Amino acid sequence: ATAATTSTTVSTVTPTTTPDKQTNHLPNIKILATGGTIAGSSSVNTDTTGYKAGALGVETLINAVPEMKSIANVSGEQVVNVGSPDVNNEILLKLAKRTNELLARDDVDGIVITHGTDTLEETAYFLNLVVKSDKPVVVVGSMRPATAISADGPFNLYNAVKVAGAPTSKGQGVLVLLNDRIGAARYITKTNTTAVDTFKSVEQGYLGAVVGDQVYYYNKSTHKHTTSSVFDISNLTQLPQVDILYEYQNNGRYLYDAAVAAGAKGIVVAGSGNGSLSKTSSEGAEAAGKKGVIIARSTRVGSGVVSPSTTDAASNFVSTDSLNPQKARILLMLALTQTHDVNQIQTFFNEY
Ligand SMILES: NC(=O)C[C@H](N)C(=O)O
Repeated sequence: ATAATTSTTVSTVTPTTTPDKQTNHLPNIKILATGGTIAGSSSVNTDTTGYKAGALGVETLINAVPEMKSIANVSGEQVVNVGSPDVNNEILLKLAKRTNELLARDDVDGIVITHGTDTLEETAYFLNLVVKSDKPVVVVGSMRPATAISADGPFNLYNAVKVAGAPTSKGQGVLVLLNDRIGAARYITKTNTTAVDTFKSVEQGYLGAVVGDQVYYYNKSTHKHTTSSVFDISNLTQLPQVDILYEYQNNGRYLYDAAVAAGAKGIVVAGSGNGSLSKTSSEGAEAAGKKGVIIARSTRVGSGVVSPSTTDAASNFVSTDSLNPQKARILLMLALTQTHDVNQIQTFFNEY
């Protein structure tokens, strides 16, 4: 929804009532709403591109799916209400802190986060690295606004609540639920601009699926996450600046110089092929590396591993394994909150 208007205001979290103490055997699930197309609205029910993202509040989303009451005690909080291109570091920190606060409570069994799909994988991966609990956290979005014929949001939300309440979802890391599939935040990515089946996990596969009334798991993430992650944002008020630069023919080094001048502590390169940089990019990247900036070689290809090179560390370069550039940026920001040592950061990229 490129034409969609969004607001970037970071609103205050409005505390809502605690879910009823376990008077029934249903799980207590908290829905944290952030906006996106799942909260999108248009006056035309065939409009799937020009609608306003982040238009509806969390109570409207919950009230649209009363069926959730039979599978969970659901309550909601509006964290922000924006299109996901406007989710920034401030919102990430606020959302992660609130998620950790809620998960520490005995009366919360799981969290569902409603989110725009454009940058959903970045938020999900960030949470995957900083949530300090093995209780389920499920990030959900939709491709059609709530007002559209065959809107996909309500069923996605219902399924997300079901997954968040399933005992088998514990310890799986942060999950992404759209289109009946359960993806791992580490592996899932948006692959199509508008199609409903846009979230794919091409190389690593989905973790599971929701079919009928059942939640099925088939795989586990092999990467560190949540309770096995060393990253801790509880005392952070900001994250280090990490920018992404894209490789293309005839590029110049001035973008590297500009990023360093603007304060970048890390640069992720969406390299060509297996993380390649042109000679001119390499000059810019190596000059940045000499100033202590970490250069993370990812790829613009969309899938596959960027393999390590023996010359990386000497230039302050790391390779990003199978993390795409936008997820590599998330990990590099968190890595830089702990260390500037290139070898330690490479180890993070191997493990997370
Ligand atoms: N399908 C969506 O949610 C797209 C929307 N532009 C967003 O990311 O907020």
